[in-house]
Amino acid sequence: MVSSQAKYELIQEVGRGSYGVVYEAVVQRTGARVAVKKIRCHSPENVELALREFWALSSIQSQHPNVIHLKECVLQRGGLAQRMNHGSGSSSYLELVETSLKGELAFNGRRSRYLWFVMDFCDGGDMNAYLLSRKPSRRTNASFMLQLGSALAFLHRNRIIHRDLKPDNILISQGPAEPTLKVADFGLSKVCSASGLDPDEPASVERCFLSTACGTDFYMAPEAREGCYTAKADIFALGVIIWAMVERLTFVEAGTQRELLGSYVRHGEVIVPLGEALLVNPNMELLIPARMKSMRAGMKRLIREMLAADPRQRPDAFELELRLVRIASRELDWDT
Ligand SMILES: Nc1ncnc2c1ncn2[C@@H]1O[C@H](COP(=O)(O)OP(=O)(O)OP(=O)(O)O)[C@@H](O)[C@H]1O
Repeated sequence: MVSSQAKYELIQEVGRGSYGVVYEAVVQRTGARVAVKKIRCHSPENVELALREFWALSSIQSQHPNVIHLKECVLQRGGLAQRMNHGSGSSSYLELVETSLKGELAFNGRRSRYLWFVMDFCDGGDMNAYLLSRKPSRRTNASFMLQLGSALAFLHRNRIIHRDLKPDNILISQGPAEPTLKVADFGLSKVCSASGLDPDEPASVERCFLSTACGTDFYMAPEAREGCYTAKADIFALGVIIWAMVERLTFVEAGTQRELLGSYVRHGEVIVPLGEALLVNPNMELLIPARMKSMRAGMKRLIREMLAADPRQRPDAFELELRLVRIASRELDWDT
């Protein structure tokens, strides 16, 4: 048992999501800054989202500069804190797994339990806040394209489908040079298994078919809305993000009234998410560029392919990474 209170000092709350609170904290021993996400395990939904995030982040054997790094996960029960390991046989871990599988609490819900995720701290806010508070910059866009391409190839190589890529879930660490972007929030992610023991198990994320419709409206691929999709749904979401970033396309989110980066189609006064419009009309020709006078042919072609209605026509993450490197290098050359 360890005491999380002694190890980390919470400095301030930096944000709240639908199932957790995130704090800026300091590691007492080293003074390093970290982010700590505290999730209350009082409902099966919270436990399921927390375990998904834990499984995805702890299934990654190596670190990637553009993927949020989970330093440790601690389960707190009353005054006791216990470090959690993936696949642990501890009774409290197994109770959480049982809760997630059965959809009902497998422990006494009146005694509060919390999961604490200790991660990299990102001091630059999310991609929306970062980009929309600055003048458009080809250099930053090119750098973000490179980092996004690299992060997605890394995740798919590790058989993780994120399923909720959007600018809100891409955090920024401001450094002395170009900012570093980190893909975060793995609460909806799926780790596709491939033990090698079962020949029917998918070895690549391209062959891992999923049916739970999840994601966020404006970034959701047409096939994900119908509930039969693969990792290509992440490629579509990244297409929506990259197109919006390059052209500064935004919309105002109903409810919160926040301005968000995202591409869409316009039907008169109404804006329609791309995935929804493509589901109705798969042959719809996207108007790229939408705002700029011109766009490089390679960029235009890539965005169009990433947003193809048929997922088979989208590049996979490995081809995408290579093409983004080519496009971004040209942009960076142009800028110097
Ligand atoms: N590692 C981090 N460093 C700095 N801020 C973070 C970090 N992780 C999350 N945040 C901030 O904390 C807030 C809550 O994040 P969290 O991941 O819990 O939920 P969310 O993505 O906002 O919402 P939801 O889970 O409902 O989609 C967000 O505003 C996010 O920008």
